[in-house]
Amino acid sequence: MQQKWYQSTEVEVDSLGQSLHFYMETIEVSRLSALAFYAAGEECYKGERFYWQNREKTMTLVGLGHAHTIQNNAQHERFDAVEAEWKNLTKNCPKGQSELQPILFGGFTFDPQNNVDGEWTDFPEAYFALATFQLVIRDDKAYVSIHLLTQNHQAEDQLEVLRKERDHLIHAAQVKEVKTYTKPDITNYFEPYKEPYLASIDQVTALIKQKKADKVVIARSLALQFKEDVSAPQVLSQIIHEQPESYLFGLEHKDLLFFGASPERLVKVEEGRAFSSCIAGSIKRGKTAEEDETYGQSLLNDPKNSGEHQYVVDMIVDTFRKNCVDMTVPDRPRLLKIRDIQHLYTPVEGQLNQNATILQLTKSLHPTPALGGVPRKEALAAIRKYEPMNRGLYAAPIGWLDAEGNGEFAVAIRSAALLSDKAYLYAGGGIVADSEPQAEYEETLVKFRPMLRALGGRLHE
Ligand SMILES: C=C(O[C@@H]1C=C(C(=O)O)C=C[C@H]1O)C(=O)O
Ligand SMILES: [Mg+2]
Repeated sequence: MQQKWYQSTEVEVDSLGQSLHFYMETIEVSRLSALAFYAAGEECYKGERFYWQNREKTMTLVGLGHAHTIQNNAQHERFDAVEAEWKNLTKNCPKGQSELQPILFGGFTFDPQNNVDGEWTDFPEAYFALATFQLVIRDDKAYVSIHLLTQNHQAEDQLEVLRKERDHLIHAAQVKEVKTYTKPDITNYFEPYKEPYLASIDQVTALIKQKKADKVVIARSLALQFKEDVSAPQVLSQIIHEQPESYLFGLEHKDLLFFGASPERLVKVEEGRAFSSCIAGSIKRGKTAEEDETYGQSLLNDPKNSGEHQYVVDMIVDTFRKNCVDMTVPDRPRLLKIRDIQHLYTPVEGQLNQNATILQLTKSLHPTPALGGVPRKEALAAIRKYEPMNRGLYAAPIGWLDAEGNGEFAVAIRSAALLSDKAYLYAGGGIVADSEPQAEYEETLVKFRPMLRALGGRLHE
């Protein structure tokens, strides 16, 4: 195996009164498919894996096994608690080259106050992992790191076992690279809350007309039953091939895989510069270039969709003003076209203030009016009242951060939870005073499409 040593470090960590040793070792690997590496962990690391690729496809991340997890069920403190624990764990880590950094990957659920039982019952409100085996692919270079946290200050034997396992995983990935996956077979398809959903749109528009809120994002789910168990690599391979313009993510927790292909950035921090995106307002793609252009123009000129969009811009710009200097925001939205849908899109960026961090920004931004509403408190109360489900990680922040404060979180829309032979897909839309139930219902059908296609289904295409 062609590999180049990069770095091997041992640092002391004080965790919950315990003194730990944090061992990190990184090698550069010549050629590796991220999905094949993920799939190589099928037997030993199922339930403890993650996959991430940014929209630009300049960074791919895979984690196999848990060297350490940071999780909690706190209502208000969950962002701060994750931040404090990660800072403590990494405070002695050497700074420098980004591909050598230990990475924390995970997500915060949409609403820790939601206690509706279902597929998310077991899932922590904040769930993050430092992988035992971390693959980072940047600029076509692949790096595999081993992470080990132990009380043992002579961990050479443990490390040797992990090195053998790492080499085995890399080898398996290089051999398996050509594998192709079939789509799952769906045996049953149902929309559990179609009628309550349609009714809720009328109830929410009534609320908005009474000036009790300006905008509320209402979502619903679609349930699928498969002929047999569906594997994580099987569905990830579909979205990798079908959704190249989106963030791609997969996060496993026990028997659940949450995965998706989202166009929406919540926040990215790179060397002190922060980026976000306002994405709200939607229309389908046209069947011809002319029809697509006509739809796009009508979206740009539509007052209902512009209203939905502006709430998001106002809130994100306001949050950036409090945390950044030197901001840039275009005056008018442009179109963001992805395979099934086009959106109104306004990018926002700025220079982060000294004390602002990616997790503090995530905490302030979530949920933006693209997924919650305006005012936030009233919108969340309406969601709790009218949505009979638990969103779990749907519409919530998912992503990574390193030890130096860089990182990126996407908004986990166009997503689904897979549990063995069942899947739940999620989609919603921004409800404003002039929303109509049937049109909103159809907008959710379009938003279900990416996950439905990946899972072997079709909807009015
Ligand atoms: C809520 C979703 O998407 C959000 C709502 C949109 C809208 O209502 O126009 C558009 C993009 C997203 O901000 C979803 O995809 O489930
Ligand atoms: Mg909409």
